[in-house]
Amino acid sequence: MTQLEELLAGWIPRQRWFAGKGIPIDELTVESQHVLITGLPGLRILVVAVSQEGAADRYQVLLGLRPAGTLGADLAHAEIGTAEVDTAAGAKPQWCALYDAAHDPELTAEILERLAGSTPNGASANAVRFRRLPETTIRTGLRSLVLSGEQSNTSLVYGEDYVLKVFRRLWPGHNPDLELTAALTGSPFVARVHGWLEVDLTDEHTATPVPTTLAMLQEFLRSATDGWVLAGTSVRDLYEMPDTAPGDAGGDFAGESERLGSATASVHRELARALPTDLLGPGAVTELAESMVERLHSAADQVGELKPYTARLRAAFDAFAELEEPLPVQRVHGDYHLGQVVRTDAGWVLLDFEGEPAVPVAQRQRLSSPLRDVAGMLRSFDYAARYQLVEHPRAEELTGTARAWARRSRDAFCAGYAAAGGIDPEKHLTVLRAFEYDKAVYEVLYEARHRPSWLRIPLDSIAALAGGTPSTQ
Ligand SMILES: Nc1ncnc2c1ncn2[C@@H]1O[C@H](COP(=O)(O)OP(=O)(O)O)[C@@H](O)[C@H]1O
Ligand SMILES: O=P(O)(O)O[C@H]1O[C@H](CO)[C@@H](O[C@H]2O[C@H](CO)[C@@H](O)[C@H](O)[C@H]2O)[C@H](O)[C@H]1O
Repeated sequence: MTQLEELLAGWIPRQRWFAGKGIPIDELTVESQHVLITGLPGLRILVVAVSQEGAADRYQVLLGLRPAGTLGADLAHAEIGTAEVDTAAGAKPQWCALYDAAHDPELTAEILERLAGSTPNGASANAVRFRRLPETTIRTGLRSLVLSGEQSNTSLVYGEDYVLKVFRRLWPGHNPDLELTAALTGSPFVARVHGWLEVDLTDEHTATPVPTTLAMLQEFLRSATDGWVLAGTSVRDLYEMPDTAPGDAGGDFAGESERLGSATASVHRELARALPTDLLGPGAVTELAESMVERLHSAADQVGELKPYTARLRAAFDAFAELEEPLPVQRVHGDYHLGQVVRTDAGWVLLDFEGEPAVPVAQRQRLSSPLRDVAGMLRSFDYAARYQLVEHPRAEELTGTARAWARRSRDAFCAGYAAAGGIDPEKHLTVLRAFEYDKAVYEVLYEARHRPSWLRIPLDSIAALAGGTPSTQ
């Protein structure tokens, strides 16, 4: 490994977005390095291949370079290390402080400049192509700030105008977030896309170069409040007055849930209009159910606490496999939860159409049932009701209240979804349950990897859903 690779091997495992935490890194290689700013301070985009347990994953690093010893206190937290680097062609290698350039507005300004200057066909900088949608103009000279929060990617807000979402884990192909958000252009329920960056990555199966999305520039929604925060406030208020029914509490969430259900149905309708749809016959449904069973077994192998529930969960997947009527499928959000929706002055807006970040892109691009998204949001109501009970001194006493809040949000969401023309989720319970269980299994793995102290949230839900401890459903 080079000096840079050694440093990255120590730094990457500590990043929130790194999916392979806790597993030793066998090898790390800088697969490609694209210089956006030469000299110092310098900016490069690195595609880094990380091998663990025999499989390699690719990650994107925005690398900032400054002369060693000159990194300001404001960038100290972003430091990767110090190494000797070739900073410009023909120049002598120089000792440089290397850091995550996402945190350096002086460098990130270059990305906005290049996007603004790009033609719709995309100017290229050292193999990175900058694309701007033909009908948009992009303001430049705005300082960026990294959005804080538990993210799978890194989002930079430029001024009050744009969000640049930097995709960290890369798979050959266009990111579904870009594909779907661009297909929904003009919809009041998504934030408008202005442009993106792409590079060719070699697909290991076909050995061909495939244009791959590195980052997406979107309108910043100034008046946005996170759905997770709004729901959490409603739950917190209710837990302060446990003898009150959720409908009688000041912060009742049912109205918002209903409007969210309605916005979700509209987006599903628009996606079905803009992109392919299909009907899955019995064979394909069985295959889908089998993939759920496979995910269950793989999760149970990794997280032993799931094992007692596998038989019950499996029964739900088997019931789904026996579905008699064809299953309508289309492009869907794929990782739908309260953290993916924001409430603006104009209503709910859906974000992050990336799908489950741990799943290969080709799989995420498959058509699926819109009930999968409905199930995702219903799981999220369950999370919102439960997470404040983790370590709550009155957790047991509040279980009934949590159940009532989740039930009320669930009913309102489904009613809003059906009233806006979506299929009535409550009339397709076999399908809905299978997707809810499958999501909960995914969450067990997700929490075990990223937030072990929250592992009991999906596990408790599974216990409840599968007939164990009291249910919030
Ligand atoms: N266009 C936007 N306008 C306002 N806030 C946004 C926008 N895009 C993202 N956010 C905020 O950033 C958070 C994370 O964004 P998201 O796209 O879900 O990233 P990730 O895939 O990394 O989780 C969202 O929950 C939201 O609060
Ligand atoms: O938003 P991301 O695309 O990064 O999605 C991943 O992280 C989510 C957590 O941030 C995770 O969602 C789970 O936790 C949420 C509360 O934090 C909850 O509302 C969701 O229902 C639950 O699934 C998501 O699964 C993961 O893919």
